[in-house]
Amino acid sequence: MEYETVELDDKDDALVIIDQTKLPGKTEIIRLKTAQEMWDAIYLLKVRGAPAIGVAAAFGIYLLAKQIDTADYSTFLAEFRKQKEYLDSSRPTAVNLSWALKRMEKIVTDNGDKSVEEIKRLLKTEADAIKAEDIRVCKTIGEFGLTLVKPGDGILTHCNAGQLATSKYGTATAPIYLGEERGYHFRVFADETRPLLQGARLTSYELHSSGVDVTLICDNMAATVMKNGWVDAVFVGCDRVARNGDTANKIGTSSVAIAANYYNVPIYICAPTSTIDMNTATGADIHIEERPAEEVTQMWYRERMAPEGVKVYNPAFDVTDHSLIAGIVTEYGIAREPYEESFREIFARKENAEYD
Ligand SMILES: CSC[C@@H](O)[C@@H](O)C(=O)COP(=O)(O)O
Repeated sequence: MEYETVELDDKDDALVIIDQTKLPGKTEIIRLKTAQEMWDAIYLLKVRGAPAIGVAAAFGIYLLAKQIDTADYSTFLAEFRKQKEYLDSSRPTAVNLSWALKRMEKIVTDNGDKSVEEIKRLLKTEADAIKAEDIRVCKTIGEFGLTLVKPGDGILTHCNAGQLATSKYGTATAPIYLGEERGYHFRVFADETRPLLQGARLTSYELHSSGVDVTLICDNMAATVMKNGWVDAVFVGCDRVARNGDTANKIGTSSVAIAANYYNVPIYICAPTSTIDMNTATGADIHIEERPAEEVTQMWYRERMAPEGVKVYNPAFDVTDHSLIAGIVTEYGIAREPYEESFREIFARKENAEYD
């Protein structure tokens, strides 16, 4: 892709993103400067996908911190926390948002002995590191994911866990992009992903423009392509993984997982360790965002598709039970049942790597 999903323009004090609600028809780059603009961009899905939201929030809070006009540490910290809470309230399910904001807050609280100017410089370094890590992490997830498939395989994916959802490579698409570079020539099926069509508008767009063999299907066709024997593996991203491996991802993922299990197709969740929330015990503890009815009844279509005033239920995510998941692919290896134990090993590997 020609543009980056999320960028910082430090000279112009702007968070620069592609407005993903306009894709694939129009590539519109927008510049966000105020807390309200950043909050709206996340809530309205102009920037979306768990890792991309985290990177946007890190750059966003840095820019908002830069605007705090005081040399007094306590005043700075109080205002920083206010802005952080505000950005954190934009979407509840993707843990990367609060993860990135907490990481930025730690820079402020760990450096209370430094000047406010110095803390602002450290915040910029941390936000840059969060983005650079995201790129490295996605690439490594791609390498591990690639060990689970073979050349020519059929891969099904749901929603968009691609480049547009991260800083580069994507998570669920990382094995596909790396495989493509190495001549694996996968056949990819992209679920359109109602109601907001991230699969149709974003995944099929980014894979098709990268030369990947991608076929767009409606969500209710996933079981059929599996029954036809066209799918060897399912790769999806996630917004939050609970300690027991239950996984929240875009609504419809659990139906894909149930069909995949029925047809003996393994489903793999691609999850940066930043998306694994060891403080959440099970999927029942994950807050599932509910969004406006209009997204179901009329958005993206010229005509209304449902009667005025009809009742609508519009949860943005669902939870796939850990028992349906064949493996959770992280940047420190592939976690398997029992997930809690496996995650502890993965986090220990991460800690050792950081220590080395
Ligand atoms: C690597 S992105 C992982 C998930 O965030 C993705 O699969 C997803 O569900 C995105 O939902 P969205 O509502 O478009 O932000």
